[in-house]
Amino acid sequence: MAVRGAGAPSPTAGFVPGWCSRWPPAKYVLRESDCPTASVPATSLDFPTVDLRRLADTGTAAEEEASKLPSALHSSTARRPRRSSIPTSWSPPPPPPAPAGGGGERFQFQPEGYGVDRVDTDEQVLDWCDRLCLEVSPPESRRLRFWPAHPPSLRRLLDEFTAASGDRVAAPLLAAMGRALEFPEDVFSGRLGGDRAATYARFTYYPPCPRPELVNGVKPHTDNSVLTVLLLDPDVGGLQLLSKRDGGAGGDEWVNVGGLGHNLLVIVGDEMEIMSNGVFRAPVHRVVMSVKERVSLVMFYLPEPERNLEPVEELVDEARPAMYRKLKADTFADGFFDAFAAGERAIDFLKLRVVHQEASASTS
Ligand SMILES: O=C(O)CCC(=O)C(=O)O
Ligand SMILES: [Fe+2]
Repeated sequence: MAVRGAGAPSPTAGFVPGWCSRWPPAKYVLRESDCPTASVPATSLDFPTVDLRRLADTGTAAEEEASKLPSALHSSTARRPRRSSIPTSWSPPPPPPAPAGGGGERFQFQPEGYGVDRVDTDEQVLDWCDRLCLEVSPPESRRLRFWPAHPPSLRRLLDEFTAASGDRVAAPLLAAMGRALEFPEDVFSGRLGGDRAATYARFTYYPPCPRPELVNGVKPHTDNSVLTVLLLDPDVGGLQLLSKRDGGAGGDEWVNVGGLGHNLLVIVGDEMEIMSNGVFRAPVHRVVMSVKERVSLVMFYLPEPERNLEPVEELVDEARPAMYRKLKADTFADGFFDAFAAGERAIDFLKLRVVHQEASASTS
């Protein structure tokens, strides 16, 4: 049944010393080919660190910081179509299959509160984590029944962190990304719905795992966000990005994200990939487990749910046609959960990519 956490054991609940030290519960055990160790051994990636105070400055200091942005956002290659092309026809994707065990009716997935993965099928392999997800902005959208009463300082601290991360990290970065493309700085932020734009906070607890090589902390995915701001455990690594080896010539490889200390990591989400018409790409990432426990706090910045999500017109012209189709942000969010449960990228699951044929080929 597609209700958050229904029928799904949680790794914390299942972690019984003695019993679990022999084997993780079968619901979490990956097929051999999907085990993190079955992929190329992960190397580490050096991240450029952007100083947000300098970025918010004027003049050369800000320009120097802004020049680090594309690589800092894992999108060093702006892959724009080079020749004039025309879109092929598109039929809307079929509705996703009804969840297993349901009577055919669709469930509205509620991402907030404590829980684990949404479970759609008996075969679905679960991620080795427990989460607490809360919509923190806009304030009138907060569903306080999901906010834990303990510790009592949580609400104040989350308020402070929400304000700081939004005003001092996400907003200046969005502005700098607009400027980096030589557009007005509100080219992206101006389309998110102003005060109605949504922010979700997700706390994830990864319990220690007796056989970390057999499970995913979080399966490979891209984020349902414009930008994601991550506060990671400074002592326990595990986050990996899928990166192009040798500038794309050598295929993909998993690289470790490490050495951030108390710096925040910012990554681009699917919605920025769509809005920027593929100039900024959402990186595929995952969390691999270790025998140590780990925590993270991740802030997802999204448009107002009623907004249309589409490439901004400044980045679309005949030489660079729209690479993604328009849809409402909340339709994308619903599709995202369907895609996540199926282990697919929402952009592909929802068939949002426009396949362009070269104009020269079609006119010859
Ligand atoms: O915990 C982490 O390091 C990353 C979690 C993540 O990718 C997510 O919540 O989308
Ligand atoms: Fe993520």
